[in-house]
Amino acid sequence: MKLRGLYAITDSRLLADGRLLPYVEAALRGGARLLQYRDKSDEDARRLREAEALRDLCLRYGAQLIVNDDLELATRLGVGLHLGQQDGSLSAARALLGPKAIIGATCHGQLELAEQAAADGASYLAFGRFFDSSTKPGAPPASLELLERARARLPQPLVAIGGVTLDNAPELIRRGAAMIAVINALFAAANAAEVEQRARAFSQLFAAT
Ligand SMILES: Cc1ncc(COP(=O)(O)OP(=O)(O)O)c(N)n1
Ligand SMILES: Cc1ncsc1CCOP(=O)(O)O
Ligand SMILES: [Mg+2]
Repeated sequence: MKLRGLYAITDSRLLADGRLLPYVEAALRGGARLLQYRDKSDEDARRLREAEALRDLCLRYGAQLIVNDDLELATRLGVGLHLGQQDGSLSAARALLGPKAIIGATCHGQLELAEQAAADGASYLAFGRFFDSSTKPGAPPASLELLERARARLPQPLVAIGGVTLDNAPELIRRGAAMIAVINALFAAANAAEVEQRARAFSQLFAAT
Protein backbone atom coordinates (compact mmCIF):
# COMPACT_ATOMS: atom_id res chain seq x y z
CA MET A 1 0.00 0.00 0.00
CA LYS A 2 1.27 3.44 -0.93
CA LEU A 3 1.61 5.60 2.16
CA ARG A 4 0.21 8.90 0.99
CA GLY A 5 -2.78 10.96 2.06
CA LEU A 6 -4.76 11.53 5.23
CA TYR A 7 -3.77 9.66 8.37
CA ALA A 8 -6.61 9.88 10.88
CA ILE A 9 -5.88 9.29 14.57
CA THR A 10 -8.56 8.51 17.15
CA ASP A 11 -8.96 10.38 20.41
CA SER A 12 -10.83 8.81 23.32
CA ARG A 13 -12.28 12.14 24.48
CA LEU A 14 -13.42 13.46 21.11
CA LEU A 15 -14.79 10.08 20.10
CA ALA A 16 -16.53 9.17 23.38
CA ASP A 17 -20.27 8.50 23.81
CA GLY A 18 -20.72 6.27 20.79
CA ARG A 19 -18.91 8.52 18.32
CA LEU A 20 -15.91 6.24 17.68
CA LEU A 21 -17.31 4.06 14.90
CA PRO A 22 -19.54 6.58 13.09
CA TYR A 23 -16.89 9.30 13.12
CA VAL A 24 -14.14 6.94 12.00
CA GLU A 25 -16.35 5.55 9.24
CA ALA A 26 -16.99 9.13 8.11
CA ALA A 27 -13.24 9.80 8.00
CA LEU A 28 -12.73 6.66 5.90
CA ARG A 29 -15.59 7.62 3.59
CA GLY A 30 -13.87 10.96 3.18
CA GLY A 31 -10.68 9.22 2.06
CA ALA A 32 -8.45 8.56 5.12
CA ARG A 33 -5.85 5.96 4.11
CA LEU A 34 -4.42 5.10 7.52
CA LEU A 35 -6.24 5.05 10.82
CA GLN A 36 -4.42 4.99 14.14
CA TYR A 37 -6.18 3.63 17.21
CA ARG A 38 -4.75 5.81 20.00
CA ASP A 39 -6.22 4.96 23.38
CA LYS A 40 -4.10 5.42 26.46
CA SER A 41 -6.43 3.56 28.85
CA ASP A 42 -5.69 0.17 30.37
CA GLU A 43 -9.15 -1.25 29.69
CA ASP A 44 -7.87 -4.18 27.68
CA ALA A 45 -11.21 -5.80 26.86
CA ARG A 46 -12.66 -2.55 25.48
CA ARG A 47 -9.46 -1.78 23.61
CA LEU A 48 -9.51 -5.20 21.94
CA ARG A 49 -13.20 -4.88 21.01
CA GLU A 50 -12.76 -1.39 19.58
CA ALA A 51 -9.58 -2.21 17.70
CA GLU A 52 -11.24 -5.26 16.10
CA ALA A 53 -14.19 -3.16 14.98
CA LEU A 54 -11.84 -0.53 13.55
CA ARG A 55 -9.78 -3.15 11.72
CA ASP A 56 -12.93 -4.47 10.03
CA LEU A 57 -14.07 -0.95 9.12
CA CYS A 58 -10.67 -0.15 7.60
CA LEU A 59 -10.80 -3.34 5.56
CA ARG A 60 -14.15 -2.31 4.08
CA TYR A 61 -12.66 1.01 2.93
CA GLY A 62 -9.31 -0.29 1.70
CA ALA A 63 -7.50 1.52 4.52
CA GLN A 64 -5.11 0.15 7.15
CA LEU A 65 -5.36 0.14 10.92
CA ILE A 66 -2.33 1.09 12.98
CA VAL A 67 -2.32 0.53 16.74
CA ASN A 68 -0.53 3.10 18.87
CA ASP A 69 2.04 1.95 21.46
CA ASP A 70 0.79 -1.64 21.88
CA LEU A 71 2.80 -4.34 20.09
CA GLU A 72 0.79 -7.12 21.68
CA LEU A 73 -2.53 -5.78 20.39
CA ALA A 74 -1.09 -5.12 16.92
CA THR A 75 0.29 -8.68 16.79
CA ARG A 76 -2.99 -10.19 17.96
CA LEU A 77 -4.98 -8.36 15.29
CA GLY A 78 -2.39 -8.59 12.52
CA VAL A 79 -2.35 -4.82 11.95
CA GLY A 80 0.26 -2.05 11.88
CA LEU A 81 1.95 -0.36 14.83
CA HIS A 82 3.15 3.14 15.75
CA LEU A 83 6.00 3.41 18.23
CA GLY A 84 7.31 6.49 20.00
CA GLN A 85 10.80 6.82 21.40
CA GLN A 86 9.70 5.34 24.76
CA ASP A 87 7.47 2.61 23.37
CA GLY A 88 9.87 -0.29 22.91
CA SER A 89 12.22 -1.63 20.27
CA LEU A 90 11.35 -1.01 16.66
CA SER A 91 13.57 -3.80 15.37
CA ALA A 92 11.98 -6.27 17.80
CA ALA A 93 8.53 -5.17 16.59
CA ARG A 94 9.63 -5.59 12.96
CA ALA A 95 10.93 -9.09 13.71
CA LEU A 96 7.62 -10.03 15.33
CA LEU A 97 5.20 -8.40 12.89
CA GLY A 98 7.10 -9.37 9.75
CA PRO A 99 8.42 -7.48 6.74
CA LYS A 100 5.02 -6.45 5.35
CA ALA A 101 3.59 -4.78 8.45
CA ILE A 102 3.34 -1.02 8.53
CA ILE A 103 5.41 0.19 11.48
CA GLY A 104 5.77 3.90 12.08
CA ALA A 105 8.20 5.73 14.33
CA THR A 106 8.06 9.07 16.14
CA CYS A 107 11.12 11.15 15.27
CA HIS A 108 10.04 14.43 16.94
CA GLY A 109 12.18 17.15 15.32
CA GLN A 110 15.39 15.20 14.90
CA LEU A 111 16.93 13.83 11.73
CA GLU A 112 19.16 11.50 13.76
CA LEU A 113 16.11 9.76 15.23
CA ALA A 114 14.71 9.36 11.72
CA GLU A 115 17.95 7.86 10.42
CA GLN A 116 18.00 5.37 13.30
CA ALA A 117 14.32 4.47 12.82
CA ALA A 118 14.92 3.95 9.10
CA ALA A 119 17.85 1.65 9.88
CA ASP A 120 15.67 -0.27 12.36
CA GLY A 121 13.04 -0.96 9.71
CA ALA A 122 10.42 1.79 10.04
CA SER A 123 7.85 1.96 7.22
CA TYR A 124 7.28 5.68 7.78
CA LEU A 125 8.95 8.42 9.78
CA ALA A 126 6.75 10.79 11.77
CA PHE A 127 7.88 14.33 12.59
CA GLY A 128 6.13 16.85 14.79
CA ARG A 129 4.55 18.62 16.36
CA PHE A 130 4.71 21.29 13.67
CA PHE A 131 2.10 23.63 15.14
CA ASP A 132 0.37 24.20 18.49
CA SER A 133 -1.52 21.08 19.39
CA SER A 134 -4.39 21.05 21.88
CA THR A 135 -4.23 17.24 21.90
CA LYS A 136 -0.56 17.06 22.91
CA PRO A 137 0.63 20.55 23.82
CA GLY A 138 3.92 19.38 25.30
CA ALA A 139 5.09 17.36 22.30
CA PRO A 140 8.59 18.40 21.13
CA PRO A 141 8.52 20.81 18.17
CA ALA A 142 9.70 20.18 14.61
CA SER A 143 10.53 22.67 11.86
CA LEU A 144 9.42 22.84 8.26
CA GLU A 145 13.07 22.99 7.15
CA LEU A 146 13.69 19.67 8.85
CA LEU A 147 10.99 18.11 6.71
CA GLU A 148 12.78 19.23 3.56
CA ARG A 149 16.12 17.95 4.80
CA ALA A 150 14.58 14.59 5.74
CA ARG A 151 12.94 14.28 2.35
CA ALA A 152 16.26 14.86 0.60
CA ARG A 153 18.03 12.24 2.72
CA LEU A 154 15.57 9.44 3.43
CA PRO A 155 13.46 7.35 1.07
CA GLN A 156 10.77 6.43 3.64
CA PRO A 157 7.46 8.31 3.51
CA LEU A 158 7.34 11.21 5.98
CA VAL A 159 4.33 11.85 8.22
CA ALA A 160 3.66 15.31 9.67
CA ILE A 161 1.73 15.61 12.94
CA GLY A 162 0.78 18.21 15.51
CA GLY A 163 -1.76 21.00 15.07
CA VAL A 164 -2.32 20.17 11.42
CA THR A 165 -5.30 22.00 9.90
CA LEU A 166 -6.72 22.51 6.42
CA ASP A 167 -4.89 25.86 6.35
CA ASN A 168 -1.40 24.66 7.22
CA ALA A 169 -1.47 21.19 5.62
CA PRO A 170 -0.63 22.39 2.07
CA GLU A 171 2.70 23.79 3.27
CA LEU A 172 3.57 20.50 4.98
CA ILE A 173 2.79 18.57 1.80
CA ARG A 174 4.81 21.03 -0.30
CA ARG A 175 7.79 20.58 2.02
CA GLY A 176 7.72 16.80 1.75
CA ALA A 177 5.05 15.23 3.95
CA ALA A 178 3.60 12.14 2.25
CA MET A 179 0.94 11.92 4.92
CA ILE A 180 -0.63 14.32 7.37
CA ALA A 181 -1.73 12.92 10.71
CA VAL A 182 -4.70 14.70 12.23
CA ILE A 183 -6.78 14.44 15.39
CA ASN A 184 -8.45 17.68 16.44
CA ALA A 185 -9.00 19.33 13.07
CA LEU A 186 -10.69 16.15 11.89
CA PHE A 187 -12.62 14.79 14.86
CA ALA A 188 -13.60 17.88 16.90
CA ALA A 189 -16.75 18.10 14.81
CA ALA A 190 -20.46 18.52 15.46
CA ASN A 191 -21.46 15.40 13.57
CA ALA A 192 -20.23 12.62 11.29
CA ALA A 193 -21.15 14.52 8.11
CA GLU A 194 -18.75 17.28 9.15
CA VAL A 195 -15.97 14.74 9.75
CA GLU A 196 -16.51 13.29 6.28
CA GLN A 197 -16.40 16.73 4.71
CA ARG A 198 -13.14 17.58 6.48
CA ALA A 199 -11.56 14.21 5.61
CA ARG A 200 -12.46 14.77 1.97
CA ALA A 201 -10.95 18.24 2.03
CA PHE A 202 -7.70 16.95 3.59
CA SER A 203 -7.56 14.10 1.09
CA GLN A 204 -8.08 16.41 -1.87
CA LEU A 205 -4.94 18.33 -0.92
CA PHE A 206 -3.01 15.26 -2.06
CA ALA A 207 -4.82 14.93 -5.34
CA ALA A 208 -3.75 18.48 -6.18
CA THR A 209 -0.01 17.87 -5.62
C1 LIG B 1 1.71 9.38 13.24
C2 LIG B 1 2.12 9.62 14.66
N1 LIG B 1 3.19 10.40 14.91
C3 LIG B 1 3.59 10.63 16.15
C4 LIG B 1 2.90 10.06 17.22
C5 LIG B 1 3.35 10.29 18.63
O1 LIG B 1 3.82 9.09 19.22
P1 LIG B 1 4.44 9.15 20.70
O2 LIG B 1 5.58 10.09 20.67
O3 LIG B 1 4.72 7.78 21.16
O4 LIG B 1 3.27 9.78 21.56
P2 LIG B 1 1.83 9.13 21.85
O5 LIG B 1 0.99 9.27 20.63
O6 LIG B 1 2.01 7.68 22.18
O7 LIG B 1 1.30 9.92 22.98
C6 LIG B 1 1.79 9.26 16.92
N2 LIG B 1 1.06 8.67 17.89
N3 LIG B 1 1.43 9.05 15.65
C1 LIG C 1 0.13 12.39 19.18
C2 LIG C 1 0.87 13.63 18.84
N1 LIG C 1 2.23 13.64 18.75
C3 LIG C 1 2.74 14.83 18.45
S1 LIG C 1 1.52 16.00 18.30
C4 LIG C 1 0.30 14.84 18.60
C5 LIG C 1 -1.14 15.19 18.63
C6 LIG C 1 -1.74 15.49 17.30
O1 LIG C 1 -3.07 15.88 17.46
P1 LIG C 1 -3.68 17.22 16.83
O2 LIG C 1 -3.88 16.93 15.37
O3 LIG C 1 -5.00 17.37 17.54
O4 LIG C 1 -2.72 18.33 17.11
MG1 LIG D 1 3.58 6.39 22.01
